[in-house]
Amino acid sequence: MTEISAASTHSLTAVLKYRDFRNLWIGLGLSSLGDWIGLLALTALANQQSGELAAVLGGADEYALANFAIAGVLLMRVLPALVMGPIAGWFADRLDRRTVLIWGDYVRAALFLSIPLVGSLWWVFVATVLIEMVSLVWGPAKDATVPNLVPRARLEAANQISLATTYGSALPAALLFTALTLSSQFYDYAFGWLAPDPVDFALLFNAVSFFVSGIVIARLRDIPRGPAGGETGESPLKVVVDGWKYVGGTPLVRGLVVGIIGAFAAGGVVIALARTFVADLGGGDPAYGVLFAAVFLGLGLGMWRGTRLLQGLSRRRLFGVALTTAGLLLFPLAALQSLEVVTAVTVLVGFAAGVAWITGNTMLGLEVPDEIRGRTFAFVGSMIRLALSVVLAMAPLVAGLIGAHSIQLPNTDRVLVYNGAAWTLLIAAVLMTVVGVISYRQMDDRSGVPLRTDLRRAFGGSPGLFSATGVFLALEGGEGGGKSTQAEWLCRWLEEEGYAVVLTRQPGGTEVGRRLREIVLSLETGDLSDRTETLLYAADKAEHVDTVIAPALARSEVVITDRYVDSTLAYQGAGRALPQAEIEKVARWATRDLRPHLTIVLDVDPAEGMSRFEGRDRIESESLEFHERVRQAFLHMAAAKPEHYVVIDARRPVEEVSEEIRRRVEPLLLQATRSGQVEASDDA
Ligand SMILES: Nc1ncnc2c1ncn2[C@@H]1O[C@H](COP(=O)(O)OP(=O)(O)O)[C@@H](O)[C@H]1O
Ligand SMILES: Cc1cn([C@H]2C[C@H](O)[C@@H](COP(=O)(O)OP(=O)(O)O)O2)c(=O)[nH]c1=O
Repeated sequence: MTEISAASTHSLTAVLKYRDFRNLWIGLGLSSLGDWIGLLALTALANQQSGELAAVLGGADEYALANFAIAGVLLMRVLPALVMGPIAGWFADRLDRRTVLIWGDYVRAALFLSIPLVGSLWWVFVATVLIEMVSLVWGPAKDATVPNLVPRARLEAANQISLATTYGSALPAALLFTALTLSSQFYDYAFGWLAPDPVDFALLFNAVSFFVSGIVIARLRDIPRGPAGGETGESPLKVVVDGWKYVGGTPLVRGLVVGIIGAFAAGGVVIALARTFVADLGGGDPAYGVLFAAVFLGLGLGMWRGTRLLQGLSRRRLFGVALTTAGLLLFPLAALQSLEVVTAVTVLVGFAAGVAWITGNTMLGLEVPDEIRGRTFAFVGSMIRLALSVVLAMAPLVAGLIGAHSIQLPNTDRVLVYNGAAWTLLIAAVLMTVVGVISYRQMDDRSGVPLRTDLRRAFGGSPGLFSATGVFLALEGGEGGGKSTQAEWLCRWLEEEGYAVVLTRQPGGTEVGRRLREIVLSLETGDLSDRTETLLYAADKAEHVDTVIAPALARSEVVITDRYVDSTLAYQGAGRALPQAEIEKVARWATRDLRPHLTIVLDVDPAEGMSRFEGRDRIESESLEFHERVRQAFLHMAAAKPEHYVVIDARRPVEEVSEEIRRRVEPLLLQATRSGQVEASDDA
């Protein structure tokens, strides 16, 4: 689940070829979109109409009322799933599935439409519960219908795409909400007579999306008649209690579950507080939509790319680091008083939470035995829902109880406003960071290795090993740049200077290497799989380093190799377009990450280089574009680490090139012994 591979992307698009499933999916997309916009609009509306609560909560100030009203809506939203599962199940068992799917959408459309018409906070609460109840019946009916619309083999892809659509629609929904609230402000400004309330506008849009979804689904032919029945009855509370019995036994799984829930809680806290928080920072409904979008953008990016970014880190460490990062990021979120900065930090919080979720989920999948995996995931799902419910409803409640506070800065007239939302975020920051650190400690599988080392490797790649004795030089570049020529000139010069020199090359610097060279370069070999080619070159390198290069460096000699690891990065990586990171791993492993002190890149235009000799081996027969990619790769690598590279224009006369090489090599020779010289120390 870490990443959607090419194969499963294919199966995802393939499943959409089934017309009926596609229509159901469009319906699902529309109603999910409506659902998310509904969440935003209803909380925004609660914020607007919170004054009505004053009748029951006389003493509370405006700020507290706004938070309580939002907490109320969120509570009404999550409560039905927790306590009314059986009632929803009862309906699902009796109502015709087709009727549920179609009328479920129409009824929700009508309920959303009724909210602005009634115009009371109390009706917002009631309608929210009703809408949620309908959704509780609608969802399982949809799930039960999918198997009738796609073949069995496509079921998993269909379920995946449904899940992705349900959550993935949060981001477009938030952006739409922002656009709707902004544009209605614009209407207001441009044509005062029309002046719809921005939130009403969003609710209207939302009602329409449910209505259209109903129409789309009504056009489906293959929805079977009869009730969906089945899995609706089980209450999440029961799943949670039962689940803990077997999950609680394993410390790793326990840590994972707590952590995954923590990740969701971090995102949930931001969402629950967003409306009053943006108001504290001077923003309105559009800013609310943007902040909401920021959470989901971050989550999505984190799930999609996060684990790639930190490939070198152990999963367990990555999980702990991501959680702690999410927690730490909540501190600046609480403290900083700029809407723009807060939005940017929110994306990062979402990102960290997304990484934690995806790594946690992957580990659960790997570490939980087959027999109980299904139940474990159901348990985790229910736990997440439960925790989210608690966080969503509690966070604004706490914020309301803390109330509004401002700090007058001494000797200035600046006032810092830190209201309940900011303080609640601060509390969440402390809790999350603690959860993160504990989970990191508990699950660390590399104790003894400082995190710093791991992080450096993950971010910048390993710095590599440089021999403390001898001098290791590599000549690199495209074909016909003069590598062999220059290697010989350099070798002769060094020997004249009295150094012991080993002149060697890749591929083919050893007996095994010569045979491998024959395979990879002979035209008789014909097509080789790119991976095979890479491994053959890697095998040549491993043998070469172990039997030729490392021993010579240990004897403090100068080693000149005609091509080395950079060639595989350039030819197999950029030329063949295999993933660079993977090639690098293979080549670094093969060479024990031993790196040249200096790499001399003889840079030449591929066409010119090729014109210098006749006859083409397997690699040389590749296209000019291939060789151009190779050339750029060498230049790129050299630019990234100038201290270990020199790039020389290979069009210059042989003597000039050779002269420049000598100038660069000379200062490095201190590490090499000259004949007649006594080694500085033999332990070196
Ligand atoms: N600086 C140079 N200018 C012109 N021709 C060169 C130069 N260096 C080498 N050559 C010629 O180019 C051809 C390829 O050189 P070689 O050293 O085998 O390159 P490589 O090992 O990079 O493929 C040889 O015929 C060589 O004499
Ligand atoms: C070392 C190495 C070479 N190669 C390619 C580059 C060259 O085309 C070929 C060997 O090149 P080279 O030694 O330059 O052969 P020549 O004697 O013809 O100049 O192998 C790779 O693709 N990957 C590698 O890791």
